[in-house]
Amino acid sequence: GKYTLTYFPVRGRGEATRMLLADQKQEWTEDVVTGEIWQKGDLKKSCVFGQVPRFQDGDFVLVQSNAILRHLARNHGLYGQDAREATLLDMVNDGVEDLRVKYARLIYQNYDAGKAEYIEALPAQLRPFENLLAQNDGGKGFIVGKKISFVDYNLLDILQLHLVLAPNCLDSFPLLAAYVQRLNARPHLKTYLESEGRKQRPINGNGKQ
Ligand SMILES: N[C@@H](CCC(=O)N[C@@H](CS(=O)(=O)O)C(=O)NCC(=O)O)C(=O)O
Repeated sequence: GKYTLTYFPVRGRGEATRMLLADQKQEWTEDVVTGEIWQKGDLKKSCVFGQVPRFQDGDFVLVQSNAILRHLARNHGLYGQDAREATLLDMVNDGVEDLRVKYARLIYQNYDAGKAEYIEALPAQLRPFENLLAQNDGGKGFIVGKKISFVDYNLLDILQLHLVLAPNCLDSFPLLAAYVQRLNARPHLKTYLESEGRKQRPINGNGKQ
């Protein structure tokens, strides 16, 4: 097929793309990068910034997880209804990215010593997303505008990750809790979430979650 995702066998920075593709009824090939393959060095040298995920759309090859999401958003009508919504989506996606970086730092650099403190500080990190939902049609739909966008898949991923890290983290955020349930129940996404591919993939590369 036309789409190939080259990445480690983890959710990580590939999962929002996987959920977008699944929900949009798109097929893709998983080009699984094992540690052994990565250590060889050839693939790393071939990537613009020496990192994965890498995405191939036919003969078009790109890296950077957020650029991959935006590329798919442009091509599948997932970038809002107008320029203003597109700008708001960029703003919110940058907020998701900020939280993802903090999460990755905890997981890969400070898990045992930092987990309790991270979870204690988590409500303040999630509150902005609850507020954004509250300001958009009472929070009954998507994070921006009236249709699903690439940011919904990225935000859903980071919320799913935090529900594993801290199962009660959405207890004081009813709109976010309902948002996760609602998106998880979307038929094509639900099928993916129940798939072996999804269930077999560890969340992160070091066994911590
Ligand atoms: N900004 C990049 C970061 C990519 C990145 O950090 N990739 C890591 C793996 S992960 O953090 O996404 O899990 C990597 O290739 N690490 C291997 C290496 O740097 O040699 C993106 O968003 O795609």
